[in-house]
Amino acid sequence: MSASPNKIPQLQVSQVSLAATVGMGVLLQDISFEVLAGERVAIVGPSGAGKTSLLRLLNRLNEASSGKILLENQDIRQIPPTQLRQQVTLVLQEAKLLGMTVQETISYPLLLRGFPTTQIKERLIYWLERLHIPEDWQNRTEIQLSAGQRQLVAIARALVIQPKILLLDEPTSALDSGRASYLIQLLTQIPQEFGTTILMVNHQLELAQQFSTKVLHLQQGKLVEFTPGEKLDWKQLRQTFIDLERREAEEW
Ligand SMILES: Nc1ncnc2c1ncn2[C@@H]1O[C@H](COP(=O)(O)OP(=O)(O)OP(=O)(O)O)[C@@H](O)[C@H]1O
Repeated sequence: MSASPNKIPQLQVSQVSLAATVGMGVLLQDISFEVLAGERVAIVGPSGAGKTSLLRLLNRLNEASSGKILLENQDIRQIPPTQLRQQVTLVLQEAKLLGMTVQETISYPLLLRGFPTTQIKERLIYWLERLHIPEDWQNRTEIQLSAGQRQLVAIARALVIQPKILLLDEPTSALDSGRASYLIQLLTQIPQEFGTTILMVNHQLELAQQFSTKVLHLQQGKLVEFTPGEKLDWKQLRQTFIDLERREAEEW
């Protein structure tokens, strides 16, 4: 999707910083970028770069120390967190099902919104199928699922309400390569089908490349670049990360 000069960005992040709450220092420093509706943004960077911290700011799990975040031109500090999180939904890496079965977990957000039972069932079946979640998982609880399976269920729980913006933290980290590749393929289609914008943190650069229309590259809390995926030198980026990891390993 290419940027149109007349289109107002759906998400505007302006000079946002986040101070550490434990110890000293800043986790994010002077970050600015804009995202259009329906874009697919891969957030990449070495461990500790601030990727998760950035996602947490976007749905107010943390508040920025300075700067401004606008959702459709409205400052997100003016939107009550529960209301914001229905529009900007975050799926954390360590997904929790809160003691519910898979079926209850995915249905719950729809129940809260007063959807009729038949529609809840329809949406449940639809997303189970789209995410290749077997029907026989429906009555399983958290401890009967692997980390990757829990993440898939948490993604279904987020998608069922069709949020404006879906924030995903390493959604493929606990999946085998077949499932990871299928999930990325699906996430690439969803913005076109539902208008959802997706921001996804991913360490696996080949998956980030396959997925993204834009790439947001963070290092040590700073924005290195925010650029269309096709303009990025992926080979160079891979090498940068390999070098950084090697240097870190030597320092340990
Ligand atoms: N509230 C906090 N106070 C102090 N330090 C924090 C706080 N939250 C996170 N950190 C530290 O800030 C750094 C950035 O964390 P963050 O989880 O955002 O990085 P990341 O890029 O997502 O890393 P990874 O790829 O390893 O998940 C890390 O070193 C983390 O330990």
